[in-house]
Amino acid sequence: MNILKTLNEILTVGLPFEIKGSDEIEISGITLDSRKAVDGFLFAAIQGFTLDGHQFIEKAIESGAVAVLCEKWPDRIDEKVTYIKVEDSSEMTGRLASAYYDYPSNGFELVGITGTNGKTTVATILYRLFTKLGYKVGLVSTVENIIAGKTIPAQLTTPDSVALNELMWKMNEEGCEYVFMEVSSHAVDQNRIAGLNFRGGVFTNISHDHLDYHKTFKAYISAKKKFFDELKPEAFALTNSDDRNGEVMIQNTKANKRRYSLRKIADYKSKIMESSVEGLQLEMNNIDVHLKLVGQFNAYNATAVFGVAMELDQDRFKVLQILSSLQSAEGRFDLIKGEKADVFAIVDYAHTPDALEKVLDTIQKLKGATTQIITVVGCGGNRDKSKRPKMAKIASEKSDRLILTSDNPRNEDPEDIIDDMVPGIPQHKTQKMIRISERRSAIIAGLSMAQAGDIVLIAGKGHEKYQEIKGERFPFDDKEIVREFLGQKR
Ligand SMILES: CC(=O)N[C@H]1[C@@H](OP(=O)(O)OP(=O)(O)OC[C@H]2O[C@@H](n3ccc(=O)[nH]c3=O)[C@H](O)[C@@H]2O)O[C@H](CO)[C@@H](O)[C@@H]1O[C@H](C)C(=O)N[C@@H](C)C(=O)N[C@H](CCC(=O)O)C(=O)O
Ligand SMILES: Nc1ncnc2c1ncn2[C@@H]1O[C@H](COP(=O)(O)OP(=O)(O)OP(=O)(O)O)[C@@H](O)[C@H]1O
Ligand SMILES: N[C@H](CCC[C@H](N)C(=O)O)C(=O)O
Ligand SMILES: [Mg+2]
Repeated sequence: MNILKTLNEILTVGLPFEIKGSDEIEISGITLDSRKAVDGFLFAAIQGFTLDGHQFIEKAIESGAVAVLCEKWPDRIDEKVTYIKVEDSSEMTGRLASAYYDYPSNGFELVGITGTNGKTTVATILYRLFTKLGYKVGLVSTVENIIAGKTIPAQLTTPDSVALNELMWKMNEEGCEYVFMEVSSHAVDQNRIAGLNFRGGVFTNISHDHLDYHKTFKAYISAKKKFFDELKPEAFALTNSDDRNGEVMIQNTKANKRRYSLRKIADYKSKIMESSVEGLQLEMNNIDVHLKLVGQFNAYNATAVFGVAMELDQDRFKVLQILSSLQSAEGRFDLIKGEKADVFAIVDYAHTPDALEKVLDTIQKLKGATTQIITVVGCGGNRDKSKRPKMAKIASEKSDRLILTSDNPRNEDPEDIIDDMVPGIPQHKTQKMIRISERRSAIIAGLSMAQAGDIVLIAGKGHEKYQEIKGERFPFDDKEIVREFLGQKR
């Protein structure tokens, strides 16, 4: 694909700018990384988290960039290059990327899902539901990006604005009618979604995570709220009104406010009639529905999905009929039981205190009287350290045995990460805990400890097929290890 556009064709995005050089030059691509700049590209210099993109302007030009977007004029001006100066280059990059790719989000109904937990689950179920309703659908998620059935591996939950608009351009080319995407707080903060045209937004919940990045819980809330503040009046803003911050999220939105709940009067209201390891029996807006999804948190996720489908004018009976046949996303309460083995393993992506609590509460409610819960969990390296003791506390209080291990250590020493977790464990629970930093050994130890009927929760990595150690991703799959072990036992 080689789209050619002149600068003046795409500079019409309504943001003020100053220009040095001709706006009639043609560009053949946009990048915010000088290492990806090639002949004919526009290089957007962005002040990042660790580096300042402005220091790579020369490098980008050497690689062939013909235009530069910046927030300050560089010391050396190259006569052959056009420079565009703006106040916020990351926001302008989003807008220019949208214009360059022909405003792809205008071509379909785009719904964004934000919240600490549940984004992947809600977006994935919406993707599957709308596909079964007969539409061509796109998905942008942590696990994978999908264009009408074709999967493209995902690197981030929400890609950068250029990658995102390119992905959406392809979705348009494939004729997608609906696109469901996760909107991470990082994405809002870094303007990765600037310029996108959302038909609606969903808020699932907010709890402790990413404080390494946002610093305070208030700043984390503000990042999520900004997504709703910027929705257009014709859009819908669907919030979880049982969440303490559910109303705050939609307080200043111009969009149509909608609410879902399990406890309060709401536009979309569910009541749990029965809950088991097989699924949920719900009354959703007074209609009975059986779901294959497990646990109260999935009653919330399913109600959000129902709400979105109704806002998008789908037939409620068809929606509920299909919803009742759908499984959760990969690595979300993924139950594995060997054919003859009598031990249950649950692989789950719980990597926040709230998710771990919800998953363990669900397991506690579903377990038999003599069932022991054995939890294997670690915390990611180079990520929010303050969640480490909290996760250890919850795991120790809600499990019978606890194995502390590694998640993705990244550039940290796995033993140091476990050291940060341990202080969260109350004194009287410490004898139930052991430390095995090598994750494979920890999983096998957990499964070996289990007696007939016990449940082993393996938390934190869910669908991930790698373990990231010192900048390298080594193949690693929690589910595969469990399957191998349960197979051996048979
Ligand atoms: C903390 C964070 O979000 N970092 C993102 C951010 O990087 P950064 O600000 O550190 O970039 P930087 O290294 O300071 O560089 C500044 C600028 O100079 C450019 N540069 C840099 C070097 C060079 O040689 N040439 C060059 O042009 C960079 O491309 C960048 O534009 O901007 C980069 C470009 O868009 C992202 O790739 C990068 O994501 C990193 C890889 C990451 O791990 N992000 C995670 C934390 C993340 O975004 N997670 C969220 C939420 C997950 C969830 O809860 O679901 C997600 O959406 O995935
Ligand atoms: N509605 C919910 N409320 C609380 N916990 C949830 C909810 N839905 C899922 N979870 C838990 O959180 C974990 C992550 O769920 P999911 O992947 O859907 O969230 P996410 O918001 O996409 O996470 P991430 O930001 O890391 O991509 C699940 O494995 C489950 O343990
Ligand atoms: N999107 C989340 C994923 C965390 C997954 C967990 N396995 C870890 O590595 O900490 C993040 O980047 O913080
Ligand atoms: Mg996700």
